Amino acid sequence: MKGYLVLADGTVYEGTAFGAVGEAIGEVVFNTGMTGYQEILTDPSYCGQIVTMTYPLIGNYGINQDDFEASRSYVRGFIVRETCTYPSNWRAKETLDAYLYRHRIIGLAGIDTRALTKKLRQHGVMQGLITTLPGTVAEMVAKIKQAPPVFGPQLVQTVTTPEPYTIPGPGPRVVVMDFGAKANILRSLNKLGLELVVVPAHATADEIMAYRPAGLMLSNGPGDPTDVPLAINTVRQLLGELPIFGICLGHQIIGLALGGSTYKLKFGHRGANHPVQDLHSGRVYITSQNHGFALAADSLQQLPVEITHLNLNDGTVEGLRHKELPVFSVQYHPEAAPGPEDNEYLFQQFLQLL
Ligand SMILES: NC(=O)CC[C@H](N)C(=O)O
Repeated sequence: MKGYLVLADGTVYEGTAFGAVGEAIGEVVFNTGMTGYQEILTDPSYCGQIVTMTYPLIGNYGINQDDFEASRSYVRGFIVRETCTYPSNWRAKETLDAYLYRHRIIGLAGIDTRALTKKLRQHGVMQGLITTLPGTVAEMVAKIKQAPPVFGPQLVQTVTTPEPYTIPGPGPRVVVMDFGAKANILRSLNKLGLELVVVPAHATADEIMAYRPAGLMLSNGPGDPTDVPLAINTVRQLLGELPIFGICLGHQIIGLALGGSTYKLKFGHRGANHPVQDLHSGRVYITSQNHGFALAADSLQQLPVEITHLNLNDGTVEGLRHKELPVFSVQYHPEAAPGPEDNEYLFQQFLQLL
């Protein structure tokens, strides 16, 4: 069956549909990882987005039971150059096609993903409609224009845990504010022996302190960081009360809580090989990334924070540390999944602050 991706500017890409049928609107973004499509599909930070993979063959090792980052996928669509119908891997339980079908996600194969990525790089990310239904281009563009905004507080509300829950461990205890936490953040902390109390994004400072935690972890999550003012306020109240470690959205929230500002990147950083320099040691780390917003370096200048890491591709802020308080954060993903595991030591660093 034919399927189409229509961008807000009227560009049409025709391909072959796989997975589910129907139509969906989202922000079209690209990820440059050569592998890791299962973790990407189940990373809640992609909620509201249509993801295109730049690597030309996707699905070749199927879908297994170990690599999920969440119990479901929140992507609005998945676009590849070629999808593999006969995956080969001893862990594979189903094909990518079967997974997308079960999760009602429309997939498109046969798309010139190179042209699409060049378009998004030149123009910047934009809204798109992925569809297997008939209609004229003008009608589809009108649907994109009339659709409710993709961003907003509803994204974090969709992916956060509805109720607090505990992951046992010998201790100390850490509260994780769940903005759409990837499973591997929880695994990485739990592996160090930490007991985790995972709380919804709307948890208050009093509710968090009532658990008598030794530290606070702020997770990754979808959307624009300025859309979660309550969480920013909660974090502001907890600065100085607890050691805090933030990853991605959590990093942006720490920056905002301290008085900094964020802005939207033209086409984001999504991939598994982004070079980041640790400004203390001068060492360059290869990092896993997935973000469309960033902290503005100049907004941090007058604040009691130090920029600890920079992205070597575009010079954007990749990490910060409070000058007096035990608070630090990174824009990239030390939990990898997918991507290099070279940055796992940051969890150890957090443990030492507790
Ligand atoms: N992975 C994340 O936490 C992403 C943070 C934020 N939603 C962004 O796109 O910048």
